[in-house]
Amino acid sequence: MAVPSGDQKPESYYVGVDVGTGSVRAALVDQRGTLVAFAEQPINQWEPQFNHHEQSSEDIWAACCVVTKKVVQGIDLNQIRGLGFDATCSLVVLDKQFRPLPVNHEGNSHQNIIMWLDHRAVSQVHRINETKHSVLQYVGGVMSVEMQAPKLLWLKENLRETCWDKAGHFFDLPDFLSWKATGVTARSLCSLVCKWTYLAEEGWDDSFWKKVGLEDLIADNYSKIGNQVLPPGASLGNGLTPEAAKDLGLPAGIAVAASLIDAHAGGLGVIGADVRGYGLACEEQPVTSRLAVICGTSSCHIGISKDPIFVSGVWGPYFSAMVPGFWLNEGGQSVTGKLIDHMVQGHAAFPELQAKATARCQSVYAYLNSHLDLIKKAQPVGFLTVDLHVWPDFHGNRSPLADLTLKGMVTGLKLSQDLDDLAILYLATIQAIAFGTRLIIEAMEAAGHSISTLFLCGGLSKNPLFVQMHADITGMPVVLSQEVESVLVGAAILGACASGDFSSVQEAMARMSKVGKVVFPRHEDKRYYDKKYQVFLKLVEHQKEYAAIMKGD
Ligand SMILES: Nc1ncnc2c1ncn2[C@@H]1O[C@H](COP(=O)(O)OP(=O)(O)O)[C@@H](O)[C@H]1O
Ligand SMILES: O=C(CO)[C@H](O)[C@H](O)COP(=O)(O)O
Repeated sequence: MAVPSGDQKPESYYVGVDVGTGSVRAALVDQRGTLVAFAEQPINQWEPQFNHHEQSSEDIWAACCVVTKKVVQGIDLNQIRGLGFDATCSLVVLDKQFRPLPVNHEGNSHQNIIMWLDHRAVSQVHRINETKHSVLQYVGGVMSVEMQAPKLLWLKENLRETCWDKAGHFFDLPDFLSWKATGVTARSLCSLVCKWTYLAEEGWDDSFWKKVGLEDLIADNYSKIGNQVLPPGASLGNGLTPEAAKDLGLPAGIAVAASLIDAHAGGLGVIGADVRGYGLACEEQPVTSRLAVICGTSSCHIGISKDPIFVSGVWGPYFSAMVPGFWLNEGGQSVTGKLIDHMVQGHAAFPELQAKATARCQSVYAYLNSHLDLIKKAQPVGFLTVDLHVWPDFHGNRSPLADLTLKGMVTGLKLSQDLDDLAILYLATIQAIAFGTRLIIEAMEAAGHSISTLFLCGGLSKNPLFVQMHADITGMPVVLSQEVESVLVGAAILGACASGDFSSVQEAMARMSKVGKVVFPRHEDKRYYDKKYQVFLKLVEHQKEYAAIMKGD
């Protein structure tokens, strides 16, 4: 591996660690943003009750150690210059001695993380929103149940003795990881601004915490939730501690960066690429014309702007939370990859699909895509769903309707349960997710964004059908990065910035993110998708009517 010859300067590497919902990934990345090594390890999730989702910070750290050790095997450790973490925005709870505390009635302290998709704090978020406090204008006007304040209030109201009174530290998962690596409790501006109501310029607002009944967090200058805040990519303390270095198999003292939420790392990994030569409109436009869409368990739609843009139902505007000096808005769909998996795995023909995909050594998605190609005959594949329509909010609507009471809908069901039926339902689900993206883009544009190009990454961007449907349904070209694991490139960019090898995040982005492929929309299918979009909008309108009927006398 990478042995320099003669007086050639040895290559510098950065390690990126990405903690997603379902697994932890690590990569060894060079200065050009190329992944030299990659490793992945699944992580546990518990659902002790419906809508309660928990994880373990000890499990997650152990998985970080396994994958990091794997990616640096056989390399000269002196070439590693920096380490960056990103993670889902889940809430980690530790006591005053930094030991895990239970976030459940069972008192199981191993499960000390309330995951981002946990919807236990519905009553709490409702009361928080009723305050109409001014900080709410910076989260799209309505706080999401997936943010941290409602979860903290739930812990205070439900687990006072076993958790709340004993708690010494509440971390966003990305900040827990940087603390574990360095011993520094400083929080990233990204996590605090995006999920905790911290404002980049004004800091914490005491009146918010008092109004929502969490005034105890103000004590000791907010020591439990963070009183030192650093921009993503800033170098933390004295770098990697000897203990963490041993755990991770890295040299002690290497630079460790202030972290990012996973979606924002994806944004950093894709949005700055040089697009010259691909015939894209955004080549002549500012970077603000690019929308990063990070599609994993959930999808996040990140657009940046020079000035703050207030988009109702779309999170933000957040200042400097991803690219320094820029505001950002983040639209999202709470379940996308998880919804596709739910639809596919819950279908009667799933065992047959699994058997056939395994026999061909294919993923179930690749098998379904080729099956759709077979049954579509001469028509475009998307036309197979002319009478099958899906509303995708099986876990509520994050953006732009910001309504967690919304549910999923399917119309056009038949008595068949065969593989054709499963494949077409899978296609309709993918299309519904793409229509959701179109709705988010329209809301962002109506508020002042001007978007011309999508930059997709995350697990779902490996699915060519998902990518083509996003292009066709939004009418915009989709850029895919050279590195499929662009979220890890984002994490490595953080490590590179912390090492001092680049003078700014912008410089690292421009050098390390690269275009791989561009997928253009099939404009000839536009009329069909416009009609399906009309049906899509009717579905939610009708759902609201049904709810109103049932509420009436
Ligand atoms: N090879 C693949 N082809 C198509 N879809 C995939 C593939 N791998 C993963 N996915 C989809 O991506 C989702 C997971 O994406 P990922 O980015 O790994 O999630 P997370 O970061 O939330 O753990 C899965 O739910 C699945 O639907
Ligand atoms: O809220 C989010 C970002 O702000 C993400 O949805 C959350 O972090 C989960 O990410 P993923 O779907 O990649 O696991």
